[in-house]
Amino acid sequence: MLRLSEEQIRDGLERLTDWEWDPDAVLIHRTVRLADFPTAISLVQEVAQAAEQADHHPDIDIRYDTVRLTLSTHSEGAVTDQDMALAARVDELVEVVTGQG
Ligand SMILES: C[C@H](O)[C@H](O)[C@H]1CNC2=NC(N)=NC(=O)C2=N1
Repeated sequence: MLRLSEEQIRDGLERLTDWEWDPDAVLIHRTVRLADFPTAISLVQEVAQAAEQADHHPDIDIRYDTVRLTLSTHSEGAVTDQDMALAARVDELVEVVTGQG
């Protein structure tokens, strides 16, 4: 697992969709608005499966049709390549669930 430098995080975010970095909280986050609550839950189910496969788990906040995903590597107290990899997978899943892309 690689702890990322500020520059590596900035570079990584450019390759992602709508992810933001909170350096003080040591995390990256993305908020996605879906069509409705069932679609939001579908996204969460897909992300949960991907997280289990990766053994890396986002914090997830569901509010009706809006899902906020937060990634940080707790064991490192840092943003790592694992956070970036799961964020990229989340972006793919958002496209699948929303039918965009
Ligand atoms: C043992 C297991 O690999 C660890 O507890 C994993 C599980 N999922 C995790 N997820 C996240 N986001 N950060 C971690 O440090 C982490 N640790």
